Amino acid sequence: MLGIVYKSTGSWYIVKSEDGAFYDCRIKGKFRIKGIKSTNPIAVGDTVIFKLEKIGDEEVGIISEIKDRKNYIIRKSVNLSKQTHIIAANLDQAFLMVTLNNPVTYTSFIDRFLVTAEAYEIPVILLFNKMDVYNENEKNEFANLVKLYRNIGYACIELSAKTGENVSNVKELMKGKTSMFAGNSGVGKSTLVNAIEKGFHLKTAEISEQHLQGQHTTTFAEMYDLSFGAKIIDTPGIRGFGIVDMENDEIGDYFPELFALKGDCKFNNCLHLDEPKCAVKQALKDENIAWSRYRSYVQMVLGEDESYRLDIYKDN
Ligand SMILES: Nc1nc2c(ncn2[C@@H]2O[C@H](COP(=O)(O)OP(=O)(O)OP(=O)(O)O)[C@@H](O)[C@H]2O)c(=O)[nH]1
Ligand SMILES: [Zn+2]
Repeated sequence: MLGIVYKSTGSWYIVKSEDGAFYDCRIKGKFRIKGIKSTNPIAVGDTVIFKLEKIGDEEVGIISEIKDRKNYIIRKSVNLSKQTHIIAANLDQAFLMVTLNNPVTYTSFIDRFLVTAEAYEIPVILLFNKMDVYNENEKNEFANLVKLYRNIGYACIELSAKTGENVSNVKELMKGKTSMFAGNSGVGKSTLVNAIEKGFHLKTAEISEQHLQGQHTTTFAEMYDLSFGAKIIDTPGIRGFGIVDMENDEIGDYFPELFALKGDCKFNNCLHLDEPKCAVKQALKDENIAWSRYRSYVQMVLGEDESYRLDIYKDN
Protein backbone atom coordinates (compact mmCIF):
# COMPACT_ATOMS: atom_id res chain seq x y z
CA MET A 1 0.00 0.00 0.00
CA LEU A 2 1.03 3.55 -0.65
CA GLY A 3 0.63 6.19 2.05
CA ILE A 4 1.80 9.46 3.53
CA VAL A 5 3.33 9.79 6.99
CA TYR A 6 1.20 12.07 9.16
CA LYS A 7 2.88 11.55 12.48
CA SER A 8 6.07 10.05 13.79
CA THR A 9 7.22 9.31 17.28
CA GLY A 10 10.61 8.03 16.26
CA SER A 11 9.72 4.38 16.24
CA TRP A 12 6.04 4.46 15.27
CA TYR A 13 4.52 6.15 12.28
CA ILE A 14 0.94 7.00 11.52
CA VAL A 15 0.42 6.61 7.83
CA LYS A 16 -2.61 7.60 5.81
CA SER A 17 -3.11 5.24 2.92
CA GLU A 18 -4.53 6.11 -0.45
CA ASP A 19 -7.91 4.78 0.60
CA GLY A 20 -8.04 7.40 3.36
CA ALA A 21 -7.54 5.10 6.37
CA PHE A 22 -4.84 5.63 8.99
CA TYR A 23 -2.47 2.80 9.94
CA ASP A 24 0.08 2.38 12.69
CA CYS A 25 3.32 1.48 11.01
CA ARG A 26 6.86 0.54 11.89
CA ILE A 27 10.06 0.04 10.03
CA LYS A 28 11.54 -3.37 9.59
CA GLY A 29 15.29 -3.63 9.83
CA LYS A 30 17.71 -0.84 9.08
CA PHE A 31 16.81 1.95 6.78
CA ARG A 32 19.41 4.01 5.06
CA ILE A 33 18.98 6.97 2.85
CA LYS A 34 21.80 8.10 0.66
CA GLY A 35 23.74 11.09 1.92
CA ILE A 36 21.71 11.71 5.04
CA LYS A 37 23.01 10.93 8.49
CA SER A 38 19.75 11.16 10.25
CA THR A 39 18.39 10.03 13.58
CA ASN A 40 15.03 9.41 11.95
CA PRO A 41 14.96 7.69 8.61
CA ILE A 42 11.34 8.54 7.92
CA ALA A 43 9.72 11.90 8.49
CA VAL A 44 6.30 13.46 8.40
CA GLY A 45 5.35 14.14 4.80
CA ASP A 46 7.19 11.13 3.43
CA THR A 47 5.45 8.91 0.93
CA VAL A 48 5.99 5.30 1.90
CA ILE A 49 5.12 1.80 0.80
CA PHE A 50 3.90 -0.55 3.51
CA LYS A 51 2.10 -3.81 3.97
CA LEU A 52 -0.03 -5.06 6.83
CA GLU A 53 1.29 -7.84 9.03
CA LYS A 54 -0.09 -9.57 12.07
CA ILE A 55 2.10 -9.08 15.13
CA GLY A 56 0.49 -11.02 17.93
CA ASP A 57 -3.12 -9.92 17.97
CA GLU A 58 -2.41 -6.66 16.30
CA GLU A 59 -2.26 -5.74 12.67
CA VAL A 60 0.49 -3.26 11.96
CA GLY A 61 1.89 -1.75 8.81
CA ILE A 62 5.47 -2.54 7.93
CA ILE A 63 7.17 0.16 5.92
CA SER A 64 9.44 -1.24 3.25
CA GLU A 65 10.25 1.75 1.09
CA ILE A 66 10.37 5.54 1.06
CA LYS A 67 9.67 7.36 -2.16
CA ASP A 68 12.16 10.00 -3.27
CA ARG A 69 11.70 13.28 -1.44
CA LYS A 70 11.00 16.47 -3.32
CA ASN A 71 12.56 18.37 -0.39
CA TYR A 72 13.03 18.11 3.35
CA ILE A 73 13.92 20.33 6.26
CA ILE A 74 16.34 19.30 8.97
CA ARG A 75 17.76 20.30 12.26
CA LYS A 76 20.87 19.22 14.04
CA SER A 77 20.47 16.65 16.72
CA VAL A 78 20.26 17.91 20.25
CA ASN A 79 23.08 15.63 21.36
CA LEU A 80 25.84 17.41 19.42
CA SER A 81 26.57 14.44 17.25
CA LYS A 82 26.92 15.10 13.56
CA GLN A 83 23.51 13.61 13.08
CA THR A 84 20.55 15.51 11.84
CA HIS A 85 16.89 15.20 12.51
CA ILE A 86 14.55 15.44 9.56
CA ILE A 87 11.65 17.60 10.60
CA ALA A 88 9.44 17.24 7.58
CA ALA A 89 9.51 16.25 3.95
CA ASN A 90 7.72 17.12 0.72
CA LEU A 91 6.52 20.60 1.53
CA ASP A 92 4.81 22.45 -1.30
CA GLN A 93 5.28 25.84 0.29
CA ALA A 94 6.10 27.74 3.44
CA PHE A 95 4.40 30.86 4.70
CA LEU A 96 6.67 33.19 6.59
CA MET A 97 4.75 35.57 8.77
CA VAL A 98 6.24 38.98 9.35
CA THR A 99 5.22 41.87 11.61
CA LEU A 100 6.64 45.35 11.93
CA ASN A 101 6.40 45.41 15.69
CA ASN A 102 5.10 43.29 18.55
CA PRO A 103 7.29 41.46 17.68
CA VAL A 104 9.76 43.12 15.34
CA THR A 105 10.70 40.92 12.43
CA TYR A 106 14.19 41.83 11.29
CA THR A 107 15.04 41.72 7.61
CA SER A 108 18.07 39.59 8.49
CA PHE A 109 15.65 36.96 9.81
CA ILE A 110 13.47 37.16 6.69
CA ASP A 111 16.49 36.93 4.41
CA ARG A 112 18.02 34.02 6.24
CA PHE A 113 14.71 32.21 6.00
CA LEU A 114 14.43 32.93 2.29
CA VAL A 115 17.99 31.81 1.60
CA THR A 116 17.42 28.56 3.45
CA ALA A 117 14.17 28.02 1.58
CA GLU A 118 15.97 28.58 -1.72
CA ALA A 119 18.54 26.00 -0.70
CA TYR A 120 15.80 23.57 0.28
CA GLU A 121 13.85 24.41 -2.88
CA ILE A 122 10.72 25.34 -0.99
CA PRO A 123 8.65 28.24 -2.33
CA VAL A 124 7.92 30.92 0.28
CA ILE A 125 5.00 33.28 0.55
CA LEU A 126 5.55 36.26 2.83
CA LEU A 127 2.62 37.22 5.01
CA PHE A 128 2.70 40.77 6.36
CA ASN A 129 0.45 40.56 9.37
CA LYS A 130 -1.30 42.88 11.82
CA MET A 131 -2.22 45.42 9.15
CA ASP A 132 -5.00 46.59 11.46
CA VAL A 133 -2.65 48.11 14.05
CA TYR A 134 -0.20 50.17 12.03
CA ASN A 135 -0.32 53.95 11.77
CA GLU A 136 0.34 55.77 8.51
CA ASN A 137 4.13 55.81 8.94
CA GLU A 138 4.25 52.16 9.81
CA LYS A 139 1.97 51.34 6.90
CA ASN A 140 4.40 53.08 4.57
CA GLU A 141 7.33 51.26 6.08
CA PHE A 142 5.52 47.97 5.61
CA ALA A 143 4.56 48.86 2.05
CA ASN A 144 8.22 49.48 1.25
CA LEU A 145 9.13 46.10 2.63
CA VAL A 146 6.42 44.47 0.54
CA LYS A 147 7.69 46.28 -2.54
CA LEU A 148 11.25 45.17 -1.81
CA TYR A 149 10.35 41.48 -1.66
CA ARG A 150 7.86 41.60 -4.53
CA ASN A 151 10.55 43.12 -6.74
CA ILE A 152 12.79 40.17 -6.04
CA GLY A 153 9.94 37.87 -7.02
CA TYR A 154 8.52 36.69 -3.72
CA ALA A 155 4.78 36.48 -3.30
CA CYS A 156 3.59 38.82 -0.56
CA ILE A 157 0.22 39.17 1.12
CA GLU A 158 -0.67 41.98 3.50
CA LEU A 159 -3.22 40.78 5.97
CA SER A 160 -4.78 40.89 9.38
CA ALA A 161 -5.30 37.52 10.98
CA LYS A 162 -7.39 39.31 13.58
CA THR A 163 -9.87 41.15 11.37
CA GLY A 164 -9.78 38.54 8.61
CA GLU A 165 -8.51 40.94 5.94
CA ASN A 166 -7.02 38.92 3.04
CA VAL A 167 -7.12 35.70 5.03
CA SER A 168 -9.14 34.12 2.21
CA ASN A 169 -6.20 34.74 -0.15
CA VAL A 170 -3.96 32.63 2.06
CA LYS A 171 -6.61 29.92 2.21
CA GLU A 172 -6.90 29.94 -1.57
CA LEU A 173 -3.14 29.40 -1.95
CA MET A 174 -3.26 26.46 0.47
CA LYS A 175 -5.83 24.42 -1.45
CA GLY A 176 -4.48 21.10 -2.69
CA LYS A 177 -1.07 21.75 -1.14
CA THR A 178 1.02 20.94 1.92
CA SER A 179 2.03 24.09 3.75
CA MET A 180 4.05 25.09 6.76
CA PHE A 181 3.81 28.29 8.78
CA ALA A 182 6.87 29.98 10.18
CA GLY A 183 7.67 33.24 11.92
CA ASN A 184 8.76 34.61 15.25
CA SER A 185 6.76 33.95 18.35
CA GLY A 186 3.78 36.27 18.51
CA VAL A 187 3.51 37.22 14.83
CA GLY A 188 0.11 35.57 14.62
CA LYS A 189 0.58 32.10 13.15
CA SER A 190 -1.92 30.43 15.45
CA THR A 191 -4.42 33.26 15.01
CA LEU A 192 -4.19 32.97 11.24
CA VAL A 193 -4.51 29.21 11.07
CA ASN A 194 -7.44 29.38 13.46
CA ALA A 195 -9.08 31.95 11.19
CA ILE A 196 -8.50 29.68 8.20
CA GLU A 197 -9.81 26.58 9.93
CA LYS A 198 -12.04 27.23 12.90
CA GLY A 199 -11.00 25.30 15.97
CA PHE A 200 -7.62 24.27 14.64
CA HIS A 201 -4.74 24.99 16.98
CA LEU A 202 -1.08 25.02 16.11
CA LYS A 203 1.18 23.54 18.73
CA THR A 204 3.96 26.07 18.41
CA ALA A 205 3.48 27.99 21.64
CA GLU A 206 3.56 25.30 24.26
CA ILE A 207 6.77 23.81 22.94
CA SER A 208 8.66 27.08 22.65
CA GLU A 209 7.75 27.74 26.26
CA GLN A 210 9.24 24.40 27.18
CA HIS A 211 12.32 25.42 25.27
CA LEU A 212 12.60 28.62 27.30
CA GLN A 213 12.80 26.43 30.35
CA GLY A 214 15.71 24.67 28.74
CA GLN A 215 14.01 21.39 28.09
CA HIS A 216 15.37 20.36 24.76
CA THR A 217 12.73 17.79 24.08
CA THR A 218 12.85 16.37 20.62
CA THR A 219 9.86 17.71 18.84
CA PHE A 220 8.10 15.98 16.06
CA ALA A 221 6.18 17.59 13.30
CA GLU A 222 2.68 16.47 12.52
CA MET A 223 0.56 16.69 9.41
CA TYR A 224 -3.13 17.58 9.39
CA ASP A 225 -5.85 17.56 6.77
CA LEU A 226 -7.87 20.75 6.75
CA SER A 227 -11.51 20.80 5.69
CA PHE A 228 -10.93 22.50 2.34
CA GLY A 229 -8.46 20.11 0.79
CA ALA A 230 -5.29 21.53 2.24
CA LYS A 231 -2.61 19.91 4.36
CA ILE A 232 -0.66 21.64 7.04
CA ILE A 233 2.55 20.48 8.68
CA ASP A 234 2.81 21.78 12.21
CA THR A 235 6.40 22.02 13.38
CA PRO A 236 6.26 22.71 17.10
CA GLY A 237 8.80 25.19 18.39
CA ILE A 238 10.29 25.88 15.01
CA ARG A 239 10.28 29.48 13.95
CA GLY A 240 12.66 29.25 11.09
CA PHE A 241 13.60 26.52 8.79
CA GLY A 242 16.34 24.42 10.26
CA ILE A 243 19.88 24.45 9.11
CA VAL A 244 21.62 24.23 5.82
CA ASP A 245 25.36 24.09 5.55
CA MET A 246 26.36 26.44 2.79
CA GLU A 247 29.70 27.31 1.29
CA ASN A 248 30.48 31.01 1.07
CA ASP A 249 30.48 30.98 -2.70
CA GLU A 250 27.01 29.49 -2.92
CA ILE A 251 25.23 31.86 -0.54
CA GLY A 252 24.88 34.47 -3.28
CA ASP A 253 23.14 31.95 -5.49
CA TYR A 254 20.26 31.88 -3.02
CA PHE A 255 19.68 35.63 -3.25
CA PRO A 256 17.84 35.67 -6.60
CA GLU A 257 18.68 39.31 -7.37
CA LEU A 258 22.40 38.73 -6.69
CA PHE A 259 22.41 35.50 -8.63
CA ALA A 260 20.94 37.30 -11.63
CA LEU A 261 23.93 39.67 -11.69
CA LYS A 262 26.63 37.10 -11.07
CA GLY A 263 27.58 36.83 -14.74
CA ASP A 264 28.16 40.58 -14.97
CA CYS A 265 30.87 40.71 -12.30
CA LYS A 266 34.44 40.88 -13.56
CA PHE A 267 35.48 37.78 -11.67
CA ASN A 268 33.37 34.69 -12.04
CA ASN A 269 34.08 33.78 -8.41
CA CYS A 270 33.20 37.28 -7.19
CA LEU A 271 31.85 37.31 -3.63
CA HIS A 272 30.63 40.90 -4.11
CA LEU A 273 32.70 42.14 -1.19
CA ASP A 274 35.70 44.22 -2.29
CA GLU A 275 36.33 42.88 -5.75
CA PRO A 276 36.72 45.40 -8.57
CA LYS A 277 34.06 45.79 -11.26
CA CYS A 278 31.44 44.01 -9.22
CA ALA A 279 27.98 44.18 -10.78
CA VAL A 280 26.30 43.74 -7.41
CA LYS A 281 28.14 46.70 -5.87
CA GLN A 282 27.18 48.75 -8.93
CA ALA A 283 23.53 47.71 -8.63
CA LEU A 284 23.63 48.79 -4.98
CA LYS A 285 24.90 52.22 -6.01
CA ASP A 286 22.18 52.44 -8.63
CA GLU A 287 19.65 51.41 -5.97
CA ASN A 288 18.60 48.38 -7.92
CA ILE A 289 19.40 46.12 -4.99
CA ALA A 290 18.25 46.80 -1.43
CA TRP A 291 20.90 47.58 1.16
CA SER A 292 19.14 45.44 3.74
CA ARG A 293 19.44 42.46 1.43
CA TYR A 294 23.10 43.11 0.74
CA ARG A 295 23.74 43.51 4.47
CA SER A 296 22.09 40.14 5.16
CA TYR A 297 24.20 38.61 2.42
CA VAL A 298 27.45 40.01 3.80
CA GLN A 299 26.54 38.89 7.31
CA MET A 300 26.04 35.37 6.07
CA VAL A 301 29.23 35.31 4.01
CA LEU A 302 31.37 36.75 6.79
CA GLY A 303 29.73 34.44 9.29
CA GLU A 304 28.59 37.33 11.46
CA ASP A 305 25.23 35.76 11.41
CA GLU A 306 26.11 32.21 12.32
CA SER A 307 22.68 31.39 13.61
CA TYR A 308 21.59 30.10 10.23
CA ARG A 309 24.06 27.29 10.72
CA LEU A 310 22.96 26.63 14.26
CA ASP A 311 20.02 25.10 15.92
CA ILE A 312 16.81 26.76 14.86
CA TYR A 313 15.62 26.92 18.43
CA LYS A 314 17.98 29.83 18.84
CA ASP A 315 16.22 31.85 16.17
CA ASN A 316 14.50 34.97 17.35
N1 LIG B 1 -3.91 43.42 16.16
C1 LIG B 1 -3.64 42.21 15.72
N2 LIG B 1 -3.22 41.27 16.58
C2 LIG B 1 -2.96 40.05 16.11
C3 LIG B 1 -3.08 39.73 14.73
N3 LIG B 1 -2.73 38.42 14.58
C4 LIG B 1 -2.40 37.97 15.80
N4 LIG B 1 -2.55 38.94 16.74
C5 LIG B 1 -2.28 38.84 18.18
O1 LIG B 1 -0.90 38.58 18.39
C6 LIG B 1 -0.72 37.74 19.52
C7 LIG B 1 0.10 36.53 19.13
O2 LIG B 1 -0.61 35.77 18.17
P1 LIG B 1 -0.40 34.20 17.99
O3 LIG B 1 -1.34 33.77 16.92
O4 LIG B 1 -0.48 33.50 19.28
O5 LIG B 1 1.11 34.18 17.48
P2 LIG B 1 2.01 32.92 17.10
O6 LIG B 1 2.82 33.33 15.93
O7 LIG B 1 1.17 31.71 16.93
O8 LIG B 1 2.96 32.80 18.35
P3 LIG B 1 3.70 31.49 18.91
O9 LIG B 1 2.63 30.47 19.15
O10 LIG B 1 4.38 31.95 20.16
O11 LIG B 1 4.68 31.05 17.87
C8 LIG B 1 -2.12 37.38 20.01
O12 LIG B 1 -2.43 38.22 21.07
C9 LIG B 1 -2.99 37.66 18.81
O13 LIG B 1 -4.31 38.01 19.18
C10 LIG B 1 -3.52 40.76 13.83
O14 LIG B 1 -3.66 40.57 12.63
N5 LIG B 1 -3.77 41.97 14.39
ZN1 LIG C 1 30.36 40.79 -7.67
